[in-house]
Amino acid sequence: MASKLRTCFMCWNLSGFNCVNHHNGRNRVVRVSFPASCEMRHRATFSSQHKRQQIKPSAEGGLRQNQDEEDDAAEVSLNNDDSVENLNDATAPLAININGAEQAEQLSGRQLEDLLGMIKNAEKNILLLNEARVRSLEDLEKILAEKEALQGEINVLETRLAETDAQIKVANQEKIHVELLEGQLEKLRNELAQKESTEGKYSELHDLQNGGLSDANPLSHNDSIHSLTEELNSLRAENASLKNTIESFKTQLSDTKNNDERLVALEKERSSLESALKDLESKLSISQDDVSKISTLTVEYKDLWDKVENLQSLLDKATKQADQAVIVLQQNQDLRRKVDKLEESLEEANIYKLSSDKLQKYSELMQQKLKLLEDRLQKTDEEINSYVQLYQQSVKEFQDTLDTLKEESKKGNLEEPVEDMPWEFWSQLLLLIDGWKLEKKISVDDASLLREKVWKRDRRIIDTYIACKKQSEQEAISAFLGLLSSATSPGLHVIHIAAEMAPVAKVGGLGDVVSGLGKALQKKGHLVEIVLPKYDCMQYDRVCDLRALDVLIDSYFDRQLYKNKIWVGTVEGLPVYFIEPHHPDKFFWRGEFYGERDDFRRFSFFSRAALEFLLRAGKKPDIIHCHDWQTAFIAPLYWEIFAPKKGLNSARICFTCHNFEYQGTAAASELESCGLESHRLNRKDRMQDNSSHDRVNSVKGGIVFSNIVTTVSPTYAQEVRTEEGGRGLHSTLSVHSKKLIGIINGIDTDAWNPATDAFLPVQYNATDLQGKAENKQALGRNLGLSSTDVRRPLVGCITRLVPQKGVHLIRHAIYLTLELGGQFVLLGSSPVPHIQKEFEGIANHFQNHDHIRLILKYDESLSHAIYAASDMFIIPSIFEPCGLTQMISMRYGAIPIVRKTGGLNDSVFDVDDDTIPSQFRNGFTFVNADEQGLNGALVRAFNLFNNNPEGWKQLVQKDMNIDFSWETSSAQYEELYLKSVARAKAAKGA
Ligand SMILES: Nc1ncnc2c1ncn2[C@@H]1O[C@H](COP(=O)(O)OP(=O)(O)O)[C@@H](O)[C@H]1O
Repeated sequence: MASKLRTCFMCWNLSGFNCVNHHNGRNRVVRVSFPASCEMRHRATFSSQHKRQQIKPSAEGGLRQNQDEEDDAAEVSLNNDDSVENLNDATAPLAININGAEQAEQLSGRQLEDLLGMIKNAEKNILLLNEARVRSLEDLEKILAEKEALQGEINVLETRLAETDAQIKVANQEKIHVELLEGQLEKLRNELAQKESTEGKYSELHDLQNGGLSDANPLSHNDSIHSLTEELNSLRAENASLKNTIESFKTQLSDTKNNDERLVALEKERSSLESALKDLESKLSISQDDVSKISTLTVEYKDLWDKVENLQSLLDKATKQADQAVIVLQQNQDLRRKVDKLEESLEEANIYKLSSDKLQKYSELMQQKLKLLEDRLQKTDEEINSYVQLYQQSVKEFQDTLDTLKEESKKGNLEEPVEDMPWEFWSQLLLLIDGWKLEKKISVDDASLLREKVWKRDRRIIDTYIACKKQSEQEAISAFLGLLSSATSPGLHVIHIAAEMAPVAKVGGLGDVVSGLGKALQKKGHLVEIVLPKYDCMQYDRVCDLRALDVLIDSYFDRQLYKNKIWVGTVEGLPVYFIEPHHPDKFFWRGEFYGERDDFRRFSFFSRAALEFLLRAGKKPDIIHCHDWQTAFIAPLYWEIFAPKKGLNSARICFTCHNFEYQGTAAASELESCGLESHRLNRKDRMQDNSSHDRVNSVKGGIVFSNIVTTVSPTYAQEVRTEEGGRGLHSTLSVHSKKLIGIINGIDTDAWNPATDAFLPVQYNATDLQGKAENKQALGRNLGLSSTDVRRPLVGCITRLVPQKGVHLIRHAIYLTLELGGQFVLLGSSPVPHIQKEFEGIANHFQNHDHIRLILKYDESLSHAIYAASDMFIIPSIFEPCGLTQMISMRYGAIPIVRKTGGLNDSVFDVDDDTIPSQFRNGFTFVNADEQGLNGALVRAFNLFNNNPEGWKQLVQKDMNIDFSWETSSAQYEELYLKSVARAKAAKGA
């Protein structure tokens, strides 16, 4: 399907795909306007990067963001350009010039007013924010005081409650006592009643016998009953009063509960006020940023204003002169009228001249008068001329100044490369031009000239893009072709052909290197492109504007041609070509990147198809850079087939082996599938595997056939030349040692930056480590670890679980960390079934453990959270070509504990090693790949952490400040490329 131009420059020709990340960090080009259909989408991103969040008090007294003013600001910028355009066009007659200048003045004035208004608004807003902040702080203080008072009350109530409890207990005991006494009393009453009935008869008898002295006993009984009744009554009264007390305590208790509830409500209110305060503070800082931006703008506009004022004064002068000229002109006209009248009179007089002497005299008089008047007229004319000349001179000066300004701005625009458009923009342009070329809408030569312009980030390209955004594709193509004039290459054209690229298709460090090195070379001014297989399991959401080209590329395999669909898109601002083979084996539809039984066929097919694509696309790269065994086939394919037989011969081949453990070997006959001749290549000095003579070795082919061979650290470059390190290729590497070099990898410091990392709950940096502690708490909460002791060190480990990584030492480190009182988090997964099973066992064992967690999967966002949360990071590798995790961990303030091997030896230096200058010491290292070795380093790390918190903090800050960017390493690659290209040129010339 033919591509169609759309009206939005970012969505142009990209039908059917979502626009992601179009307008990141640097698209400050306010001259770009968006079509209405896309305006919302782009302007949202646009304005989020140019936040002029003006917070204004709303009618309701709250604070609101002034979106209207933000939009106005964008409009002002657009109008400004228009006004400059009007001034530049000042070639029209006088009136138009004056209007143009007035317009310029009005517009610039309006802009300045707008700006001043904006500044004032921002200042007002800051004041308002500050006031709100002060008020919130006061409120907060009040609430805290109230809270303290309430707490005091609660304490009093609690003491009283305790007393009440005690009294209730006593009362209960008293009650039991009363009940007991009541029981006894009842008993006594019964006994008394019995005695009274039995003794009644006897008493009479007894009275009779004792002469009335028998009433002594009844009296004592009555006394005791009386006293008991009294005691009972007093107890009853006491009981009643106790009940009252209990009631009152109950009321107090419920009051206390109410207070508790109030306290909770107040707590909630306090926390909401705190979050509102935080919100306000962040808005305040945004406003302050905006104010500083606005003041820069103000300075720029003041400059412009000065120029406009200059022009204005020139114009004023000219206008005054013009006014004077007009007055003189009017006087002149009056005189002319008078002269005309006099002439008429003269004529009349002439008629009577002859008849009258008087008339004669009159006539002479008239003549004199006329002469006088003519002289005056002459003078006036001269005066007018001089005024007109002066005026013309002023206009010329005005015009010249405008021309110079116009010229200067044009020069500035054309000569400087445009720095303020996002990489996506340029990459999409490259892909657009490639699409035209592959779809045969433009010639190969024109395409490469246009691509060079894009490569140079030529402003005219943007102007053309904008100018023809509403035109048809054909018109746009013509406009673009119109741009072609002289074009010189500003740098190298480098094409990486690889099996991985972070973050879309990443298994390990290879993916990070392809994008990190690619971006660094792009920044240095080189044209960098990437060719990848189109895997079904890629992270498609990380590809920007993915689309299929309307073209199929034939590629040879198994003695026939297969079609390949070419997809294009940008990843991390780099242009990427994805190859989708139409092969019945569905090579890249396996749900996996590697580990398939036919990997040798899959990647030899891809290598061949990638070169077919470069050939068909007419690319003439300076360097083709292939990586690891999967694309090492490129080197023999290029020098055996494509350069000598097909004319794809502009390039030098660079091969980087990221790990000599994986060499890609197969029966020699399998080489035939991709067109390489096994009888030519299955030779000791070519691709024959050093340990099996009927097999070929892809990495060996890469070494033998490439112009440059690199590996990923200087120490590893030494190690691979030993029998053990080279995994059988040491002899080959010795033969080709002149082209072998070890360059340590960098890391992508934009993607790995704790100060901006969007995966982290809290961002932080070396000077503010509070955020790191918060990340540690957050990870602990997420993984369900105990958080009782925040000073417990957290040891992290993120790795592929393969023997190379020292899995037995990782396992040992888990138990040792537990013994030493730390916490351990492991993120990893294994392609080796028995290792995966073993770690699943450990993970299950510690499933709900307070201090250990194993997460056995690949998880990019969790990896960021672990780097940020860890205090220490363990890498006990048996061998490590470079390793990225030690650099990433240091950038996130997690101190590495590593075995001294390969790239770890080149990047981690022991804090206790006196042979290393102290400024380079940054971690803990051990030499022997055994438990004792690891113990020594881990115990030393725990000691420093526990016993010297200040020393530990300084180490963390030092590590976070180390520069692990690609800057230095990409410069080394650049130098290698340039030397190789120069040698090739010299050889051609000789
Ligand atoms: N399970 C995982 N989840 C997320 N990222 C991982 C995982 N395992 C490894 N990584 C990442 O892969 C990269 C490993 O690179 P490196 O240290 O060079 O080792 P290798 O390339 O040998 O795997 C790092 O970016 C690391 O964060």
